[in-house]
Amino acid sequence: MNIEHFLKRAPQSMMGSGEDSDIVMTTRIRLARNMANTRFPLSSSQQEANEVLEKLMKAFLTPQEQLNFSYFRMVDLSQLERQLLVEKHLISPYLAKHKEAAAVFLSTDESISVMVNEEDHVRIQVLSPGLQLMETYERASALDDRLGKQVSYAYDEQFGYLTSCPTNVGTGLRASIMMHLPALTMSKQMNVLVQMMTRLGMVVRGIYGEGSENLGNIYQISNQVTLGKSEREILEELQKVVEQIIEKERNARKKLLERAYVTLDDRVNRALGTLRYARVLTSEEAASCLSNVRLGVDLKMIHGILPSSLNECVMLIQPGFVQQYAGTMLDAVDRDIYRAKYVQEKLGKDRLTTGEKGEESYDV
Ligand SMILES: Nc1ncnc2c1ncn2[C@@H]1O[C@H](COP(=O)(O)OP(=O)(O)OP(=O)(O)O)[C@@H](O)[C@H]1O
Repeated sequence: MNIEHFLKRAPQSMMGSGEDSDIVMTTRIRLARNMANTRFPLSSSQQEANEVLEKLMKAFLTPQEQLNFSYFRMVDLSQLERQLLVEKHLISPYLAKHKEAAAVFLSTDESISVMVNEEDHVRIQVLSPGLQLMETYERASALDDRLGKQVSYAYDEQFGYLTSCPTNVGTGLRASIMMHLPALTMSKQMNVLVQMMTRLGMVVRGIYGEGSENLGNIYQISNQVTLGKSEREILEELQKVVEQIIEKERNARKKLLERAYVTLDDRVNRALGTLRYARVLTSEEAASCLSNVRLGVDLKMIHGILPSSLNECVMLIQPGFVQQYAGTMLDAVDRDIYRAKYVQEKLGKDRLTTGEKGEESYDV
């Protein structure tokens, strides 16, 4: 597959599925691995990094894997192409910036990315829609086993897998759930929740991972601890925590409906009006309005918009996608203008309806 295949649409994993898909957007499993007897990327020379890449290509591009995976070196991609891959969550912002000998293997269905020479030599990532921790881990683990038969990993009997950052040593596993938590945010419960998560050994990050901001009330909850616990324990603990957060978000939504209906309705409809009629939209404003409209859809205050279209828009409002839509590189002001046009087109502004007697949902 050429790179265009991976750049044209939002990934399936963002389309939501399963019973809690109004709150849980995606599951991500990431395994960090390094080659034995080789300096790790943060301290390796250019030549060493190239050797790692060559070894992995040999190991990875077996006739069997070649059928399912495409391979791209960062250095061969334009800045916009790399940015689009980040916006689709197919590579990390870190990989996109570290071009030399950095590469990615992408499965045709976009659910698996194997990043090479990121912070570690190998980072296996599997994405699934909704809350599917165990299933997603099993897919990542199966690929890890296949790769582990071809290359020798840096592994210590006492510590487990060795990684660049001590926080990943042991299992090398980060399991992460992307969640939409508008009611907890509106009712100012997020700070307490983040503190609670930290005490439980979890991390709360923004939509684009480490160092990114909370955009559109979307948060990623993941495990902090990778050492001294089995993979199963890590996944079970995260599952429990996520189930509790789902319950808290549902309670907060219920309270907003019961105690602040008019304020909520006002917020939802203002957001809808902005998405419909604004001529200029920053990514922050677009994300915030999409979040409010999504809440309105989930609480059946607005009809006629598919949640999957809103999920798709969360990605399409990003600078890379807006420029791809415009067909040219744009400055910040023009991006805001094209973003407003793009969102209106995507959501089919003339067919949006509000109120209890809404129309059937349609696919935009
Ligand atoms: N549940 C998720 N769904 C979709 N994408 C995700 C999810 N969790 C993380 N990502 C994406 O993965 C990328 C890396 O995120 P993050 O920095 O949190 O992860 P990491 O690989 O565990 O990094 P590190 O170990 O360096 O902290 C980001 O682009 C982020 O958006």
